[in-house]
Amino acid sequence: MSELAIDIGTLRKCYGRFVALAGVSLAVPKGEVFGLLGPNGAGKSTLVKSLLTIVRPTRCDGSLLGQRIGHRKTLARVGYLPEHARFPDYLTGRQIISYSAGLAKVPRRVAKARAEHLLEIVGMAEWADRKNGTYSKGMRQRVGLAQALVNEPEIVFLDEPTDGVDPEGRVEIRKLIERMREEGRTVFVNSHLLGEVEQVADRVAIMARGAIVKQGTVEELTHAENRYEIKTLGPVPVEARKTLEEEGISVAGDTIHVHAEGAEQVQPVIDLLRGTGSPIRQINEVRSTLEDVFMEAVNRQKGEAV
Ligand SMILES: Nc1ncnc2c1ncn2[C@@H]1O[C@H](COP(=O)(O)OP(=O)(O)OP(=O)(O)O)[C@@H](O)[C@H]1O
Repeated sequence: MSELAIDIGTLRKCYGRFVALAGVSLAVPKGEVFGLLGPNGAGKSTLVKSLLTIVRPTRCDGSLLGQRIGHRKTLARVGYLPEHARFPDYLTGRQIISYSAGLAKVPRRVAKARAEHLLEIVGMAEWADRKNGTYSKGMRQRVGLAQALVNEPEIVFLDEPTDGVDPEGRVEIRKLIERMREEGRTVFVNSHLLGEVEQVADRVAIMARGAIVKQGTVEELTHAENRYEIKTLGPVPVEARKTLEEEGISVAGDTIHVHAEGAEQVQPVIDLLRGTGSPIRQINEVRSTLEDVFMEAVNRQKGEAV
């Protein structure tokens, strides 16, 4: 297995008597984009805050970048965009980044050029000298992303990075995440936006009520259902339809649903359609979407909790 950026055996966090994380275990390989999904209140932010010791975990066996959780020097190798990050309204975008660079002990001689570069890549160069108070929510989020990268972190935690950002801005943030991966950084993204995570993450975990209920690569989770959908140009001819239905294959208008272990089992259906001169418009392997997997996992967890 590749080296792990995060390797947690057990992580438990209680706020008083309330159990926010009920013994989570998690493995995130270095250099990957990891998406943590879950409904509101699932415990996603608490998990990140516990790893960064912003809140004190009740119990935590594990490591971050090869060091125990809470190791101070390791935290200097980490970037973080908190959920609902707010910076002072009287500072400009450039000043926020310079201030963050100071906190992260970035040497002055490199801080200026780095701030310039970060403002450029998050698309804020044009507004760098306007005050934060005049920024839209999406602009604030971009500055937040830039400050999370100011120490050139090996791993960056982004808690709901596209919150309040318009569709165009979301695409840009996705590209930025891809760029971070190309630069060799590990990116940990908390989100409830399934489609977005599906597009960018190598690996995902689904969380519900303080527990991880599924984790794996997007490919593993959205497994093929052994179902194929064949669409013809116009309705399936009556003769072909009769033959297919006799074989137990269902037909609805121009769509044929075939249950098959592999693509080769679909060939006889294609041959049959060719024989009737019925042109095929589309053949799709039916896969579950991340949304299907998410809904099923979260609902099962709800059912078990009742
Ligand atoms: N400081 C706190 N004190 C008490 N309870 C808390 C505290 N912080 C969070 N919680 C509770 O812990 C649970 C998990 O919250 P958390 O913010 O981690 O969820 P989340 O998955 O990030 O949700 P969201 O998507 O809404 O941000 C919630 O029930 C929340 O009310």
